[in-house]
Amino acid sequence: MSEQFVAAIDQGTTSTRCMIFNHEGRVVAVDQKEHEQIFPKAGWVEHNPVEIWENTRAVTAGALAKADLKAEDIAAVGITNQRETAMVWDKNTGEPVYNAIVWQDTRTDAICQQLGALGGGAERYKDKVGLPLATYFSGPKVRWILDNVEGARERAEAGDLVFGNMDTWTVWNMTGGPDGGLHITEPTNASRTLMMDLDTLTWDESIAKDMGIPMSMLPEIKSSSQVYGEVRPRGVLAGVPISGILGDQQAATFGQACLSPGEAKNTYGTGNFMLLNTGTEKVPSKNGLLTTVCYKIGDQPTVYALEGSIAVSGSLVQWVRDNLGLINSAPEIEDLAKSVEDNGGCYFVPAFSGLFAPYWRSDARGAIVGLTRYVNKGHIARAVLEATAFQSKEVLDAMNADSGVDLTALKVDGGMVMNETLMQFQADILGVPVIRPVVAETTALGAAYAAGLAVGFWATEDDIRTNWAEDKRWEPNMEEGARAKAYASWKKAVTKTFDWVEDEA
Ligand SMILES: Nc1ncnc2c1ncn2[C@@H]1O[C@H](COP(=O)(O)OP(=O)(O)O)[C@@H](O)[C@H]1O
Ligand SMILES: O=P(O)(O)OC[C@H](O)CO
Repeated sequence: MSEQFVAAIDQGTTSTRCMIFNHEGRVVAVDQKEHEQIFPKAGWVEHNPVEIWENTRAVTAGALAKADLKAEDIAAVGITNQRETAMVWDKNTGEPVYNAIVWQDTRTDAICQQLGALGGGAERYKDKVGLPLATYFSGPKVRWILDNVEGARERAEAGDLVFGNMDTWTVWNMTGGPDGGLHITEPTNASRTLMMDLDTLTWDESIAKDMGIPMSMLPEIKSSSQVYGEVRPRGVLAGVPISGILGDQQAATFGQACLSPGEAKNTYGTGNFMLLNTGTEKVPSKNGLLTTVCYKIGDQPTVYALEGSIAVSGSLVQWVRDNLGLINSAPEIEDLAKSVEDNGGCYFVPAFSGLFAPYWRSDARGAIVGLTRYVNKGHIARAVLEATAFQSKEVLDAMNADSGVDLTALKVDGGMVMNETLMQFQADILGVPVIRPVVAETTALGAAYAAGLAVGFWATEDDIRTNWAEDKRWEPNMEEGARAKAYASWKKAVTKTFDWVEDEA
């Protein structure tokens, strides 16, 4: 039999990719397409799900063509996706009733306040679901659609409308859409809705009722790695088993081989997401982190994680490019930052969607502080990169406090880790080495591993450990005094962003 490969579809915030991997976990081909970011109002962010599905088909065909492979050469396909982004569609026609509401969107602030006011405030569901009540998560977004799209609630109650995150939408379409498409998800995605019980991995009916979401809308929760079904006969990967689904940050954790308790990774993309594998133990957070599912492989015990989610990191670089025009492409920020010695006293807190971990402040908005006539665009560029590193330091400190794990090194991945200036500053400010693996596309790789394990393409998780290899390491090189001073200034800058929004409605 000729050599076999595994495909992964990575439906991300800014683009959709298909990647094909060989047995060593190396990339054989990739195809990628960006989709439109829709900003109808301040604080609102939407995607067109039909555009995303068209892109998914196009990049899957593109990657196959680039690798010169056919569906028969693909042993399995895995899906990974931007999490929390929520959509509702008609199961009879496949038509979305509204655009997908993206994880960064803050329009549900009033809904979150109202739910919290029923008792418990932001902690209302935390014991059961591991999350604070915040605009980030899917449940309130679905509620918003049912409350605001004419006729949606009636159609939902009649059983015609269904909910899904982008994993569910992708699999439903890949398996036939209105023609018998599977309406499924798995625990890493479901654990971001505010509606899944973390112990039982089932929907909590009382929370769904609180949110006003009919149970009939919710997808069936499977495991993260099992054969769910096959790609429909008309599909690009016709007949290929779909056998892995993981939210993108959990997929990156899996792809980074953080498979034992105490291992962590930080992904630098649109936002930043640090996950610490806590094993089969569910660690509650007292320091602003999320307790979430790391992965559930077949019928093996559930593995949990502590997560620090940062809403804005790479997207700040895009904002500097698109809204300020200081650079023409994201990588150019590095040369601009290197044109100066330091930040010149300037700090940039990108609270564009409020602040996520560890603050969870929806009333915060972005601020650049410490400005003097001395500050130039180089200092701003440096402050932009430093913002990502400082936010990651806050999350790592919270993780140490919650878990007692003192990380001796941090594995990193994502689009921003090509920026050496940022990586060096990250090591400096954390005081521990930062390590980038050979395959930095860990998100797609993690989904491929989940899919490949289910069909026996990879035998055990040890294959994943064996395939992981270090590419580059940055050692800390900053005096403790300088580190403490810079971090204290950052913390002070953060306080300047609080209490800005008084009424989002
Ligand atoms: N060299 C660079 N320096 C700083 N930021 C970068 C660099 N290259 C890419 N980025 C940022 O990284 C992000 C893209 O990373 P990626 O992992 O593809 O994101 P996502 O999966 O969230 O869509 C963009 O927000 C971009 O601004
Ligand atoms: O698509 P990414 O890589 O920006 O990741 C988005 C996260 O899943 C949001 O929680």
